[in-house]
Amino acid sequence: MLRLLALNKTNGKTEERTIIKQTIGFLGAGNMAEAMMKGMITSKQISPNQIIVTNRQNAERLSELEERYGLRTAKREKFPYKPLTVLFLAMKPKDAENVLLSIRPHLSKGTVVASVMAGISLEFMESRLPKGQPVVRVMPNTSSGIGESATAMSVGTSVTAEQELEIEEVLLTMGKVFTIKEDQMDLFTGIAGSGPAYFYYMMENMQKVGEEAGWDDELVQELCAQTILGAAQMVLQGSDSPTELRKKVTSPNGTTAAGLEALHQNGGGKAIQEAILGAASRSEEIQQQLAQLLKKTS
Ligand SMILES: NC(=O)C1=CN([C@@H]2O[C@H](COP(=O)(O)OP(=O)(O)OC[C@H]3O[C@@H](n4cnc5c(N)ncnc54)[C@H](O)[C@@H]3O)[C@@H](O)[C@H]2O)C=CC1
Ligand SMILES: O=C(O)[C@@H]1CCC=N1
Repeated sequence: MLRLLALNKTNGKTEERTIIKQTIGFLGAGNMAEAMMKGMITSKQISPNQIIVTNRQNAERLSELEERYGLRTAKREKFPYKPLTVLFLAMKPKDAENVLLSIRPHLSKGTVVASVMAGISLEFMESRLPKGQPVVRVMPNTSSGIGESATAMSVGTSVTAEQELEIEEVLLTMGKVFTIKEDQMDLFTGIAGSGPAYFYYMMENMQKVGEEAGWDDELVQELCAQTILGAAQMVLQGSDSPTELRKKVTSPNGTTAAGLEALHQNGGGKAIQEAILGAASRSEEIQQQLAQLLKKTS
């Protein structure tokens, strides 16, 4: 594996940092691609000139990304596939078929094709790419941009152990990485890929109550964010489970008990479970639609 160890000075301390020597391409320059590229660059383990990105046709968007992060961009038809270690596919699932077929003639075996598209299976990717092309399925979330993603990866049949490590290394620059079985990907998407949106929705609703009471919007926003951050850190840094932690907040006949009772009465727990299952089943549905296509074309 190509990597160098470098010593960097941060806050007066010397720390060891791995410099990753991959060349990374992105087809798709939307929200998810930007979060990933930002996370990689901010980690300082990948330099902007190791990343090249293109999109369908929006040149203005590419200039914006170039200016913001100093990375490289190319027109779609001039995109350089050959030197890439990994090519991320970050377009919408509906564009998967066309994109996979269009990149097919340009790929070399050394490039791992890594899709972040919800519901696009390894089997589908392998069926549309040259035989033996290494493919990986990745499910990040938008917290990649600040190095706090919970990212899943599942590897296809032609990925070598070294390539798997290389991809993991790249993904680790954006947060935590979980190697999972592909059949766990739909549920993972429902929990962690879509997950940030549930917490934003919760915060929007917490803010609504504050606003209605005439509180300053920014203050309520900060309060909500700090409360969610604190609760998450309690789970990550301690040994108590969420259930134990909840019980420690809840005094008998106190305020939390009243709040939780209202949450329960209004279907709060069920609503959260349904949100996850709804997202997971949409991921499964996308996959099944493409499985039909696979049957027709094989
Ligand atoms: N937004 C999110 O939180 C997450 C998104 N994803 C997945 O990431 C993918 C992208 O999502 P977003 O970034 O939110 O969408 P987006 O709509 O913001 O970006 C899509 C990008 O794909 C580009 N594109 C479309 N066709 C193309 C082609 N033929 N060649 C090159 N580029 C092409 C568009 O120009 C655009 O830049 C989706 O498949 C989604 O399932 C996965 C995890 C989280
Ligand atoms: O909403 C979506 O379909 C994508 C996949 C996971 C998060 N966003």
